[in-house]
Amino acid sequence: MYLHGTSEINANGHLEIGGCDAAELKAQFGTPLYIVDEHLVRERCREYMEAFRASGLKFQVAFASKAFCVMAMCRIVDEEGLSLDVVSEGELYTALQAGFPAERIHFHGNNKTPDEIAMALDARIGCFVVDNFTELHLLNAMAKERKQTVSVLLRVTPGVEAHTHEYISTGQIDSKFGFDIGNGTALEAVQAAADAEGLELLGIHSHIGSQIFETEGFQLAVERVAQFARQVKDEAGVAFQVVNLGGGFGIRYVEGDTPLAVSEYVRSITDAVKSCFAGIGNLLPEIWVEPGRSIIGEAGTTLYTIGSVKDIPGVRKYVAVDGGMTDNPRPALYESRYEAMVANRGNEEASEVVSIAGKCCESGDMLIWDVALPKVNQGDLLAVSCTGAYNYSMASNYNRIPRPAVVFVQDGEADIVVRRESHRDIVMNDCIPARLNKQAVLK
Ligand SMILES: Cc1ncc(COP(=O)(O)O)c(C=O)c1O
Ligand SMILES: N[C@@H](CCCC[NH3+])C(=O)O
Repeated sequence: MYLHGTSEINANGHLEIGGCDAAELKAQFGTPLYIVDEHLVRERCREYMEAFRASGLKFQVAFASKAFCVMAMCRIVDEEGLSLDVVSEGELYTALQAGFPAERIHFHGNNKTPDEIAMALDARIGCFVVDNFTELHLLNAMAKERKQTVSVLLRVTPGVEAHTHEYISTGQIDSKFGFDIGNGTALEAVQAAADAEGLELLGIHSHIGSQIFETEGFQLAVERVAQFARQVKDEAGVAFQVVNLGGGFGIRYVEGDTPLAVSEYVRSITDAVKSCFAGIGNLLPEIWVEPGRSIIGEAGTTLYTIGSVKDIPGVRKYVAVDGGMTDNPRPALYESRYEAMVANRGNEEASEVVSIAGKCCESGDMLIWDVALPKVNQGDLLAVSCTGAYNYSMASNYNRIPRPAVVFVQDGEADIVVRRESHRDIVMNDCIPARLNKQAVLK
């Protein structure tokens, strides 16, 4: 397993992250356990901020909280000076509860409900990223009723197909998100937003997909957006102050993944902006981005305890852990690949190829197909790397399995940031209607 950030094998042959021994973390917090390397998270935040500062452009880097939305993360993001992208009332609530400054919150989503909009208007968040005409009219009406003027970006689909899994690719024309540039809908939306009394149109937003390694897609998106900005200037007399290019910067999950350094992604975008926007009213827009995975993904490791082992001679050896698709649905959803190691025997050579199964009642509940490990026994610890993004945030209670705890580790200290869910937490919202309390009498 590739060791990201502060991860290393210590003198006991154990995986250690942020100076904390995996076996001790298990003893203290139990498994499955999400472990977050706080130092690495902060380092990634700083890489983004420094790369943008170096460009000389005005900018905002908003952490896409969908990747990992808990209050402690909102605090770190705030401390590092980033903004925050939320896509629901729940994410907005989490951010506000954490004391995140409302003016640096950007609200996304293709179906914001009136309640969600009201909550965000009450909080006076920084900006709405308007996704469609229904929202545009609803937001304008609600803002006018409250005598508020709301800053908005319009989300457009630039018609760029990112090279990634089709479920996480969003910039193509056939998408549920955004106004299409190609068929004229985006221009119509600009005119509608410019005419709307309750709205102040800051600019546009484009997001082409996720887990992208090449810079070409981003550069192409900048070109399309700049062409559109020119058209808008000429035909509607509107100049964009802000261009938000979304997130999507890839990370290294497994060998063969070839992400670029954060500074390279940023440079390719800022260079493209400088050259494509030159000449459009002499106005370089402010550039915003929304990285999620690339800030938190590599910083997360999930620690499991190995339980049953089923060897089918000549076919496959299944090694089951005490979690699975409930804490990491990505392999089942996107065929995502992960690396793993036996965390309590880090110096031992791999001696066999096994497949890691979860404990759900579902054949598709597999975490890793074919991984080389030393021979494992019941009670050994398995660490799966790169689980910081879209794991905790996409976890479920399938089979009524409680969600694991989350700890932040740094300089030998481990702090709980999400308590382990209990069975009681899960049944707490169940209700038994009074009629079911009576003995059923079968006639
Ligand atoms: C609009 C938008 N912004 C930002 C992100 C974050 O993407 P990533 O986690 O790949 O950086 C996403 C998710 O793909 C998104 O849909
Ligand atoms: N949830 C996806 C990516 C996020 C898509 C958001 N637009 C993943 O786990 O890879």
